[in-house]
Amino acid sequence: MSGIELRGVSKRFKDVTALDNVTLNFEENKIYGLLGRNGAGKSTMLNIISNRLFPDEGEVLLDGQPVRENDMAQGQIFLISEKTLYPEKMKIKEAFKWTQEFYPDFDVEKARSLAEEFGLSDKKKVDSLSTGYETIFKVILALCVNVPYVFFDEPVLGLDANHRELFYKHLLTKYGEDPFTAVISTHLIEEVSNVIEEIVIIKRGKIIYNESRDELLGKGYTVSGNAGRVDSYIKGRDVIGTDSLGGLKTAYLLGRPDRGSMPEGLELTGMDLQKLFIQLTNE
Ligand SMILES: Nc1ncnc2c1ncn2[C@@H]1O[C@H](COP(=O)(O)OP(=O)(O)OP(=O)(O)O)[C@@H](O)[C@H]1O
Repeated sequence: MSGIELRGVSKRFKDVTALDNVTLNFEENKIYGLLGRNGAGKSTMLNIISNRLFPDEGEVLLDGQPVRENDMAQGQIFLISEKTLYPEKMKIKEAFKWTQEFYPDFDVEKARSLAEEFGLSDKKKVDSLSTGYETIFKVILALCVNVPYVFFDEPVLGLDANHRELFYKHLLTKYGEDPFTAVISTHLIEEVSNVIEEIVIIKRGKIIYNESRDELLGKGYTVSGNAGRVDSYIKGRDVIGTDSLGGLKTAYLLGRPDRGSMPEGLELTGMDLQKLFIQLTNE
């Protein structure tokens, strides 16, 4: 199978099962959202794919070859994560050149130009950066590394709204020019909703959904209007939540809307990804 494939991957930390027999394929040239609540197992998965952790069971393959201790495969994969792996006193501009040593297709020119656009001085030392600028530094690396599989673990951590927009814009531009596989693990679900095509939801170490955004969004819907009419429509249906304001009510439902029995005057809309995610991952 082409792409990155996890086969029966499990990882335990003492009494915590961080990943529980995960089988999953990240296909070529797609943008994935990897979504899960705190502690669901996202970082563990990304660290296993990028050889920073080894699974207790199962394996990860790239185009059918195991990635474990496989430098060729690891050269095709880049992970941005919380840990900065650069020598502490290294300046940003040196770090760009250093990255090129390990990833020959790393675009130093583009990295410099992005640094300028994000307002990151390349004379600064890597260990002197604020939380937001440390993220910006890592995001720039990921946008310039030019490998087929880039994993973004919390790519917008600490970024202000302007910088987040700038990141999404550059990600989509790069993807449009030269497609690659991007896997974005984030808690800012509504923000990435328009960026991602495929969604993987992980809950307590297990994959509970793995489908296109549109398929997933098709699982829920919203009905709003006069409270009494909404109440009569939702009776007996799979209601996951309601909001009320004066005489108006909005109900969030799972399943397919039954247009035939929809009372006059009610408005039917899709459910946003965040509302759906909250419901699908509630305990
Ligand atoms: N080195 C470790 N030692 C012990 N337990 C760990 C270790 N790394 C992860 N865990 C545990 O494994 C589980 C999964 O953690 P992981 O960091 O993969 O979750 P996550 O989905 O990335 O969470 P978050 O969104 O909070 O970053 C958690 O219960 C966590 O406490």
